[in-house]
Amino acid sequence: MQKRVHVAVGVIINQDKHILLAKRHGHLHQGGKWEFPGGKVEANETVTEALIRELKEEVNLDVTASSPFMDISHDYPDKHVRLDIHLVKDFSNEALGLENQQIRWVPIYNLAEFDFPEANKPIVDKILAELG
Ligand SMILES: Nc1nc2c([nH]c(=O)n2[C@@H]2O[C@H](COP(=O)(O)OP(=O)(O)OP(=O)(O)O)[C@@H](O)[C@H]2O)c(=O)[nH]1
Ligand SMILES: [Mg+2]
Repeated sequence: MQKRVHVAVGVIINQDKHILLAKRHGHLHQGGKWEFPGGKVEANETVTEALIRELKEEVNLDVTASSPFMDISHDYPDKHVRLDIHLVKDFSNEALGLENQQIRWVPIYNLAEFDFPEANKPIVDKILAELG
């Protein structure tokens, strides 16, 4: 059976309406692509707990509130992912690439220029339609 992963993903938006992107390291699954920060939900945690933990570990942000944005299931040739995407408007601290990954705050109208994993297309479309 294919590997299945449940992932907590943050669409993090600041007061300038810029969205935080991080570049996946080349050796990872979907390496070299830009992503919304996040990571796997562990067995003993809720999606919200995973989101808070991952955004601290990866980009140094302290999330104070989030709301469900969309849920995507996608089959890659080697992996099935379920992306549990949350909108994050309330956070503190400065964004840093704590895993030595590149990070960028990107204006919504520039999002379409970035190369994302295939599963992300509907996320970008929904951001452009609803937050742009
Ligand atoms: N974080 C994140 N993962 C995504 C996105 N789109 C997408 O297809 N994925 C896929 O979802 C999975 C997320 O796993 P991850 O590598 O971020 O997990 P993690 O942070 O827990 O990493 P680790 O297992 O190396 O500790 C990967 O297979 C990745 O390719 C996205 O926008 N953000
Ligand atoms: Mg991750």
